[in-house]
Amino acid sequence: MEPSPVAVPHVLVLPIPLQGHINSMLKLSELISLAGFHVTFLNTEHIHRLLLHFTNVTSRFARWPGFHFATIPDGLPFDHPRSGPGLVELFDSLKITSIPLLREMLVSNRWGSDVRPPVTCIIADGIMSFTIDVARDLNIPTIFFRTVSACSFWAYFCVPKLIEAGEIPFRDADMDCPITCVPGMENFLRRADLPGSCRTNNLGDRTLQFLVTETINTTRASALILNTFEDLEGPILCQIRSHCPRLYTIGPLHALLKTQISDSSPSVSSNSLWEENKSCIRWLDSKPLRSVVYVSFGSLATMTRDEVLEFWHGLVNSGKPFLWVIRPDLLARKEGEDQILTELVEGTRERAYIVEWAPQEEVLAHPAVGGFLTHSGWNSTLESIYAGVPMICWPYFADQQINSRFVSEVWKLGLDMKDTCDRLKVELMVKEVMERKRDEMIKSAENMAKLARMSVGEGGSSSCNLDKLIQDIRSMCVRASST
Ligand SMILES: O=c1ccn([C@@H]2O[C@H](COP(=O)(O)OP(=O)(O)O[C@H]3O[C@H](CO)[C@@H](O)[C@H](O)[C@H]3O)[C@@H](O)[C@H]2O)c(=O)[nH]1
Ligand SMILES: C[C@H]1CC[C@@H]2C(C(=O)O)=CO[C@@H](O)[C@@H]21
Repeated sequence: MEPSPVAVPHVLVLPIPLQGHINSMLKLSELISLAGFHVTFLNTEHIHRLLLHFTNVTSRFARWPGFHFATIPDGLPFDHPRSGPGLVELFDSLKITSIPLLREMLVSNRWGSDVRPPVTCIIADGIMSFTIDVARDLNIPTIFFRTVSACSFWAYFCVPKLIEAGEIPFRDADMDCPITCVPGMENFLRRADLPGSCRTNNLGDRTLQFLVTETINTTRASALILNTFEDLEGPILCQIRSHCPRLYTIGPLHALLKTQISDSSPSVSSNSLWEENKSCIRWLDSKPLRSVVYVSFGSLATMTRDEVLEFWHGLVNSGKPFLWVIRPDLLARKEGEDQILTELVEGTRERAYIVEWAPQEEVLAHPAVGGFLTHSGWNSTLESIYAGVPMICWPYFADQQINSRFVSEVWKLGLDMKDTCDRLKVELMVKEVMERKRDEMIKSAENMAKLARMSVGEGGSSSCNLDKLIQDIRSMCVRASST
């Protein structure tokens, strides 16, 4: 039988309700909308409220006639802290509240209408494998978008092998001990570099179990999307492809979007869940070329008062001007600590600029920025790579521990200060990146930035892979209409 005429695909996008994930999922959604597809982006009510408040998503996405936001509750009160230890409660609540609702909405064709076909494909966050079971009953293919690096994905994938070989749990406290059972990483991976959740004596640990199971479940998805590029993680991608052959690398996604949509400058394309304080750009304008250290630990990391102070003193003692993002919930607050921070800020007004949230892509692209003290979240890492800014890495959890190892040992794009937080070390590393090793760091950062630009340019690997992904989604639509 001839397949029915090609209908326009309808993609349901399911992000994990966290800043780093929403950001890249929205960028992917814009790219898919550009192909003329119907897209339903399912937000939790909490995230949607923040997006409406702090960004121009409504007007920005209005230019895509096929794009719609939909919402679903996450089951938590609005003021629940959804970062740090509060994350586990978020995941538990999503499971109880949102999954059954999603099933119900799909079964009742909630997002289809006279002018919108039923959902023909789901793009779900790669740690939402329950989607596959929900979708399979309805004959809808599911593509996973895992928003982390290929190297961290591959390390999670190899955890069963590491357990079998006795490399996890660690037998003693030596965190420098080499890890030998992750193919492709034999020469540089240490215990300290494995994803944070591997640091447990309990193999039944919920987080470890969850992340490993979700990673292995990726083999059940129709395809896998990663926000990376072939020149950055080629050898690791090769390993992953032997298990997940339909793998689309389309990163750096923020840059690919910019090349495809010419008016998508950072200032108009924010997906921030906090208010961006743009005054820091004026402050940067007053600083010399590559003189400023930009400091940000992403959207989820929390710090103790002592850690904040060590970073503060280290930065001040380095003698370099710095721009620091101190989110309102960065510090696990106790009485009197706000006051201490205010005093610190007052004491160094000349050289330090503090904001609660920055327009990060714009900051990294600013000529005054010479180094990035980062938690090594994957979006920040890619944004830094694309901007050609060397990094000082202080990983907090999850994929960040392995990202920072790749930054320092494999790509030579910065230094890794993981597991230490001491003012002398901070000062030393800042001076290394900004002075002593400045030229070699800038050289390798510029080389990698060039490769990143090529990958998203015409004929580049990420650009071509996006075209293939679009074709794949189209063909799923033909299959759906012919069954
Ligand atoms: O002041 C700021 C600080 C950050 N950002 C943006 O926020 C995003 C932060 O993402 P990321 O660097 O990935 O950090 P997290 O928010 O911590 O991201 C979570 O999600 C990532 C993707 O899955 C993981 O790699 C991280 O480990 C995980 O913590 C980036 O796009 C930044 O540009 C801003 O716009 N302004
Ligand atoms: C809540 C975090 C645990 C792991 C998730 C993740 C992933 O491996 O996909 C990366 O960073 C976080 O945002 C998620």
